[in-house]
Amino acid sequence: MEKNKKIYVAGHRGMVGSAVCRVLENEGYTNIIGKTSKELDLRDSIAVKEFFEKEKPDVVIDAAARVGGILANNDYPYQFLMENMQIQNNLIDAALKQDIQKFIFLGSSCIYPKFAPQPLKEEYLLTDTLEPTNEWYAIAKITGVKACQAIRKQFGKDFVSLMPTNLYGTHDNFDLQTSHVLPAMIRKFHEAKLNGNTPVELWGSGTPMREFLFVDDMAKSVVFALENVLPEHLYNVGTGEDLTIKELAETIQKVVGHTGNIIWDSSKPDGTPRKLMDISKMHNLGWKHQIELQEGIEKTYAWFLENIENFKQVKL
Ligand SMILES: NC(=O)C1=CN([C@@H]2O[C@H](COP(=O)(O)OP(=O)(O)OC[C@H]3O[C@@H](n4cnc5c(N)ncnc54)[C@H](OP(=O)(O)O)[C@@H]3O)[C@@H](O)[C@H]2O)C=CC1
Ligand SMILES: C[C@H]1O[C@H](OP(=O)(O)OP(=O)(O)OC[C@H]2O[C@@H](n3cnc4c(=O)[nH]c(N)nc43)[C@H](O)[C@@H]2O)[C@@H](O)[C@@H](O)C1=O
Repeated sequence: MEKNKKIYVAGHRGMVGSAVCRVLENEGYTNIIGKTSKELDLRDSIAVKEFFEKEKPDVVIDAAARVGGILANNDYPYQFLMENMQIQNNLIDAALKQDIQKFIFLGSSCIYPKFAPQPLKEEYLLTDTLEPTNEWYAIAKITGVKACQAIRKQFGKDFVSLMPTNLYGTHDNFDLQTSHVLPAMIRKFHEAKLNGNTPVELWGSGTPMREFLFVDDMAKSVVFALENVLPEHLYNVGTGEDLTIKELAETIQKVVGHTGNIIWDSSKPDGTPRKLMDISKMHNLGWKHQIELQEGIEKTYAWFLENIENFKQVKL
């Protein structure tokens, strides 16, 4: 990919979008564009069409979405279904009509069935029912994957979908109602430590297993997909290793230095019991993560401390 190609990163201020911009800049790309949701509401099909006609990007990276943890997904099903479909439909359709050759769509590991065999292979898509806490978001993401696959099949364009495992890192969302588990734990343990090591309340049973990928590694997989023509339409992206939520809590507790108790609130949902990604397809092509969980948590906690006055808190 020539370094002066115009690359539109949708969601360029988000956790993933901002990391993608940083990696692109480090790699020498000179023509990266982005708009905030206030400047361009991607749910507005006319505004998106006009933006594409004016800007004529060469490449689109879709890192814009309504994103949240287990509770936000469960409590706001309409927003997670409808906003995500609107955003991705408008981007994908405008990209097709503007004859854009390369489009990278980001989905999520929750597209796979709740009780699929582990590790999750790409071909398990649509083989069984979804996890109820996030089926709305998952269905939206599945329609995005299928739209990109349909464009490849019908028009022969390089529209590809990457399915990230649970992500975390700098610029994460630290709102305790809407965030994912890892940033929530960092904030909860930190605040409890400052309050004299008071007990920390976590959700569910602690037994579900999750796989975590640091956002810089995710961004590098996006740039890898940009710079290579991937032969298939769908690729899992992760580390290939998971741990229980209880083990995650103990790891974060040590990094933060909290010495109080942990209480498990069983009124909150566990979600899917396990969703470990099979990442052999990406490995065979040459991409592999570089940052292990311990290092990634330390980097994220350091970033949280540096940004303690104004870290992001997404409200719904
Ligand atoms: N975080 C995770 O654990 C995972 C994320 N993913 C996927 O990765 C992608 C990026 O997620 P992540 O970076 O974590 O999410 P963030 O919430 O950090 O960023 C999402 C971005 O989307 C933009 N956006 C949301 N709604 C609109 C809208 N109506 N119009 C324009 N822009 C909008 C926001 O822009 P603005 O800031 O300007 O409002 C925001 O910057 C998403 O597709 C997500 O589904 C997949 C698996 C796991
Ligand atoms: C990326 C993925 O993220 C979402 O799925 P999820 O993995 O279930 O999300 P999560 O990170 O919020 O929780 C992981 C586990 O952790 C437990 N847990 C404990 N204590 C806290 C806690 O304090 N906050 C949160 N959020 N979870 C907690 C929680 O009960 C659950 O068992 C999808 O909706 C969807 O958006 C998606 O694709």
